[in-house]
Amino acid sequence: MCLYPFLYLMAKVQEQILLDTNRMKFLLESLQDIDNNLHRVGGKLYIFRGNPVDVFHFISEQFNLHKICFEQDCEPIWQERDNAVKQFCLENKIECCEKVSHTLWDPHLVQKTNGGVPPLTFQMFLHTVSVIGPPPRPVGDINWSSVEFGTLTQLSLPHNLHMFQQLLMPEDFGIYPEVKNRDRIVHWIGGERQALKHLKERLKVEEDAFREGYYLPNQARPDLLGPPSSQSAALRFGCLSVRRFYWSIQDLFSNIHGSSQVPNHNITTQLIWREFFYTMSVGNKYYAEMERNPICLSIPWKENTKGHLELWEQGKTGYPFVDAVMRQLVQDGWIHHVARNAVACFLTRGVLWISWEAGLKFFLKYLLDADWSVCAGNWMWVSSSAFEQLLDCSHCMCPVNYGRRLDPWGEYIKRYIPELRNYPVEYLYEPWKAPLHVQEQADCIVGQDYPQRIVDHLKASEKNRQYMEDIRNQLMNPPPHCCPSNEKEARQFMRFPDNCSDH
Ligand SMILES: Cc1cc2nc3c(=O)[nH]c(=O)nc-3n(C[C@H](O)[C@H](O)[C@H](O)COP(=O)(O)OP(=O)(O)OC[C@H]3O[C@@H](n4cnc5c(N)ncnc54)[C@H](O)[C@@H]3O)c2cc1C
Repeated sequence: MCLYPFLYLMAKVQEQILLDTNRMKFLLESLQDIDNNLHRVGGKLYIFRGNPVDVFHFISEQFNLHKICFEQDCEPIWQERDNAVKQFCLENKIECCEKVSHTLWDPHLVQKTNGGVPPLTFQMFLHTVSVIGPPPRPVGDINWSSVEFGTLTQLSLPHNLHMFQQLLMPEDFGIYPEVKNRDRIVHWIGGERQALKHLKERLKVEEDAFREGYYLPNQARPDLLGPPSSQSAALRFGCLSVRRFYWSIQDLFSNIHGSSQVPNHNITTQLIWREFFYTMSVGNKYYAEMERNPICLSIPWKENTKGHLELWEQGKTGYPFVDAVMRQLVQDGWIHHVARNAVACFLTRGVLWISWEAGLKFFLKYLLDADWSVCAGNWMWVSSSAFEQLLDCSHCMCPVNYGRRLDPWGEYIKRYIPELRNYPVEYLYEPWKAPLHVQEQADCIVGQDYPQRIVDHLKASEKNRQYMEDIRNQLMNPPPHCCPSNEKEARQFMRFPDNCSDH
């Protein structure tokens, strides 16, 4: 077999999704890691920039190209790109091999099994995949001894293509650090080697939890300050196989608690949510929009006339927990699920009543793990656009109490908002309440060194609760939408403890 690993970066850098430096760096580190691994076995990664069909056309002119392999990208926004490559293969009698490996199950098969429509609730999804059966196990490592590499001689490229010869930087793609980007506090490093190292550490955490008698440790005990252990960016960029992650946890559980014939979905629920959102977006190119999206409720969100959206983006709302999260997002590129919930709720139905589409756009640019369908699905959920009584405003997150609960000593806030580092913890979550002498002592005057809060969250959330109730009453026949199956599921998703409401 002769193998030329080509990668068309263009695919991930389409104009509709802007990337910031952190995310691009993660992607480039991942490519560098592939190149390093290939070097060890006598190969090399070639990276071209250009329209994929032009790239393959050029390659097929240079070599006898007889097979193109790629991973299925089930999201509708990539269909046009992939269909063009498939058509090119057909016209040029090139074998085209598309594998499903980014998801546990083939989302198209899930829809087909569910009668040709997306399973609209998580329970329906679980039922459908149980009919299909457990996801395939990951394939083993490649036996490199059977691979024969070809050599690329000097190429003369057409003007519409570019081939990169060396280690790439975000600047090579016109992506520069933004002024507001301070030095990263948490360094996420892209690549399979790093992902496998994290997986080992993560499995240890899972094992400890299983032995102590609980599961979903990341959900049960959210850690905002610990070292990076999330797998989401690695999954997003294909550095870690989702099947390996899934089966490692399932096998670990079976080893500890005795083997079971069927996988226990409770211990890998989050991975199933990922599947659910991917499947929901199949065939719906308006999935990330409100108006044209058939599964999304049209909510009359407020126009951003007061500049609140920009203040939210810059971490200047005057609510320290919200601001710390937003600053971490821009600085590091990753925030914990509970933190995502907090800022998403604050922007939308919780406090500011601004459309989730604006929040999604910002997340897609800055999150390392940004996934079009997963991110949009979560935004619809949190904002109640996947309309559901259980997710109404009585379950909104209070930007004060929620922060106090998750960060009781204020270490997280102080890490990302240095202006507040001398604030006594008593006033840290609502600094506007601190008497002037406390503010002076802490060297941070509210309204001068740290912003005044932009709204009164209690008044705003009360108004929003009323808006939401009115909308619910008007909608006698809500459209089909992704929604929780019951209250327990909603609480698990939002990671609320069983008996808690923040307001
Ligand atoms: C508004 C909002 C936007 C989000 N955008 C994204 C996104 O673009 N990409 C993304 O991967 N996750 C997104 N999430 C889901 C979740 O926050 C992250 O997957 C999670 O924080 C990753 O951390 P972890 O790897 O430690 O998660 P764990 O709890 O360890 O979960 C393991 C894996 O399951 C998947 N997962 C976990 N929670 C969810 C969820 N709610 N929905 C779908 N998949 C999930 C992720 O791939 C994750 O790596 C979003 C959540 C919210 C509330």
